[in-house]
Amino acid sequence: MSDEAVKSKLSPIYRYKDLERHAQKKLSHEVFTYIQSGSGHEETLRANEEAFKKWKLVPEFLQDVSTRDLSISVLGQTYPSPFLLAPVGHLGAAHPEGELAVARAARGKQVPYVASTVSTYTLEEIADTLGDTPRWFQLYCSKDPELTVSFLRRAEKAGYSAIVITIDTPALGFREADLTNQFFPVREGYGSANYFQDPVFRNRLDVTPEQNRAAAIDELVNITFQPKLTWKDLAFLREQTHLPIILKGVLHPNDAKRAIDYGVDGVVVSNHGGRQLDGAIASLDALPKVAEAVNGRIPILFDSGIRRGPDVVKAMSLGADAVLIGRPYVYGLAYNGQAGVEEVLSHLLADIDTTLATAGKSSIRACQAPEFVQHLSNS
Ligand SMILES: Cc1cc2nc3c(=O)[nH]c(=O)nc-3n(C[C@H](O)[C@H](O)[C@H](O)COP(=O)(O)O)c2cc1C
Ligand SMILES: CCCCCCC(=O)C(=O)O
Repeated sequence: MSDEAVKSKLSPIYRYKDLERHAQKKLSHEVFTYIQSGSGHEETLRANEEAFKKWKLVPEFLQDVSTRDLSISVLGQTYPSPFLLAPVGHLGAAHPEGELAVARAARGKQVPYVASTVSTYTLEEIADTLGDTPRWFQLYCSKDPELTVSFLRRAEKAGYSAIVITIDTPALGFREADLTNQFFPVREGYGSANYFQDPVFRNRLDVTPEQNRAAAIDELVNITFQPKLTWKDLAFLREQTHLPIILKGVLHPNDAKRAIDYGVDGVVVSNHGGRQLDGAIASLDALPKVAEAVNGRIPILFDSGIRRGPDVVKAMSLGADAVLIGRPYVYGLAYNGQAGVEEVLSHLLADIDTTLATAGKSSIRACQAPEFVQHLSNS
């Protein structure tokens, strides 16, 4: 039987746990663990999903829900899907076609894609594959400001329409599972493309990455995170690009207020899927106070723990204008490449659509109402 025939015989996967299990079967122990795990004791990883169970939707019926609109508006753009694909690095570890397979799936469904700095393919290759699909670029501000500016210029040239600066990584989280496995994907060759192709990065090296790959990776690891980064550097970055800047990793309402003071265009309420500060507040629990602090002045995006349609709707009703998903699409990729990602996206879109119908809402925007959710402690 041909590969295509085998693929077409796979039964559809609806449950997140099944998706995770199928992905696990396809991956080495180290790669699966890298994707699935969180930092430390994984308190925050677990809290992210638990938080959704503490909020209950309160539907109102006898509304006309015969047509339902899933589109959202963020930063002056209308997107057909209320979720975006979160930046996830090293996707070549999950599937040989990595980010390109994800980009093809995103293009088919017109789901916006946020490309990671540490992608396996270059930001230009991802952009070419995405065609006219909306795309944002996630930036790790490195220790070398010239390299950071070079990434910005390349992203602008490749048609990315926003820059997502991840602020929750002054250092990589203490990831006990990866440390135990001694697994670091960039050392396996999965997240270096943007660096190795970059003239500024190449200039920092004594010999080219082609001549001494190990030394080039050491340099990448050494400079990727900048623990000295402060709000003042943000003012510099603001001057460097005309693109909207979105800060990813906001959990404290004070950071949301500072973001606005520094001219930032949006925030992502996120704890990096429980991979950074273990013991950090669940993303969903942080959302209401951030929304109160922002008070509609800039868009709020949300991620960490979204697994199904009602999760999307709960986050939107607590103040998000859009959400991002991480692990679900990565498992789809691992399990069945582009088709696996397409399957995950189709099922999530269908679940959101059904959630609207069964909640008496004709649009996702109508879900942005605090009275639509109730915390268990108030019931
Ligand atoms: C394997 C993996 C790699 C990630 N790489 C990045 C990255 O390169 N940049 C970034 O800002 N966030 C990264 N994240 C975090 C995601 O953008 C997102 O915040 C998180 O996955 C959301 O949680 P969820 O997986 O529960 O949906 C990564 C997450 C995973 C699972
Ligand atoms: C030096 C490269 C580190 C990449 C970290 C990618 C990431 O954010 C993750 O959560 O994993």
